[in-house]
Amino acid sequence: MTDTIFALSSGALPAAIAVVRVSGPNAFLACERIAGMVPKSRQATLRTLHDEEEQAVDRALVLAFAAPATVTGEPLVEFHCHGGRAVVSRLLSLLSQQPGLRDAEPGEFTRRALLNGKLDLTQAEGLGELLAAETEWQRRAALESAGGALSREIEGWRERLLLLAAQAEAAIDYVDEEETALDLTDLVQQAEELRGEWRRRIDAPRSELLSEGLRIVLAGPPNSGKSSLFNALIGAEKAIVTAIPGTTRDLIEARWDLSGIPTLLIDTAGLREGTDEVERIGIARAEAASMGADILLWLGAVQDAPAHPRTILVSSKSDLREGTDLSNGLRVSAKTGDGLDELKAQICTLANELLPPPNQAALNRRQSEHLLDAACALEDIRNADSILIAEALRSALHSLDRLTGRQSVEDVLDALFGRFCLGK
Ligand SMILES: Nc1nc2c(ncn2[C@@H]2O[C@H](COP(=O)(O)OP(=O)(O)OP(=O)(O)O)[C@@H](O)[C@H]2O)c(=O)[nH]1
Repeated sequence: MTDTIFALSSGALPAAIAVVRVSGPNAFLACERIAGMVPKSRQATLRTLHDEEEQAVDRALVLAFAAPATVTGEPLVEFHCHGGRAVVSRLLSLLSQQPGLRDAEPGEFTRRALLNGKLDLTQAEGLGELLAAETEWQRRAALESAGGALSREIEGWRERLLLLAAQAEAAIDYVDEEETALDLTDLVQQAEELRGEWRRRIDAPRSELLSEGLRIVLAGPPNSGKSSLFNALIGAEKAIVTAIPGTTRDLIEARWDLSGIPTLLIDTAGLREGTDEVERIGIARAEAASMGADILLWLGAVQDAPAHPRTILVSSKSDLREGTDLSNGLRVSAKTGDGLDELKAQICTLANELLPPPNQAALNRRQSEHLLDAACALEDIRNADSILIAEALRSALHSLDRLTGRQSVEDVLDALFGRFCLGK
């Protein structure tokens, strides 16, 4: 029989309320032994929880959900108890003594939901992203995936593919019967339309851009004010600022929530002919970071700006009369804050072009790879016979099923749920 699992599903203790969830075949039995009864399904009921010697443990709201209409698809009980450490620890230890019960592993409730068909893999991945979301943009995009937007889109593709596969199989039967072969032109055209849709989806920005954050790199000559601007943008004195050229020697990174857009702001060593080995390594890293940037903020002379498609030219230290030798850059002062809002607005404009739209569930790397497999399977069907076409369609279907987890993907599940928190 499946184990019954339990865990604290709410946040850090102490808290006003703690929610302990129990899921599995013995959940109701455990509830009866601890709360004296199992409340009516979905009706919050105030009960005194007891230990095995009838000593009161806490007064708690108890909720029972009958299977299969539960998040995990199994009988589920929730104890909403007081969020004191001793209360929760006593309740968890009581649960561990109940027959067939054990501590849940990270993500195990969601894993069971997946195995019981309550959600598919793309929704589970969306849920993982939702739990990790730190900015507004991440939250909205993750909610789309978790809510099943991607699943519905894939289900639509799958239905179209199934229809085409059925037509291709029917065409094979005609061949068997040595009758006139069916005209497959229309079928091939529809399959190619599908492939075109997938290609566009594969080429669209990936969800990792959101989870990892856009890489915004500050680069320029020594003393141009990169570290000062870095500190001013993140609102903290993280990078060392001095009047000595060459102060910053290595990359300095900070997560920066820019009006809901997740970014990774990177300060770099000033670019010049390095004077010692450490500085030369720092400069090489700065150059590599500039090339790998999603957006580059260049604080040097216009003519020295690296060839990067999304560069914002910044004319720093605008408060100083002499300013810098730039004529075209956006005038910004880290000291007075002058121009910072305009700079943020310009970064937001570029970021909007790069990031997946917040109301669309973007594909992650794993999902893109499976969709690419599906698209590749339909690559050469234009002049193929019905048997090859049917085979290609089956193969594409298989890739879509791996995408949503219909096909067993144990390796993916272990990697995914290992990242979840306990009690989810
Ligand atoms: N007045 C004024 N001084 C600034 C401004 N930004 C930076 N400075 C000064 O310029 C000097 C260099 O600033 P940093 O921010 O360390 O410059 P950097 O480009 O990071 O320098 P390196 O680490 O050498 O690459 C410091 O003395 C800062 O106080 C500004 O907006 N206004």
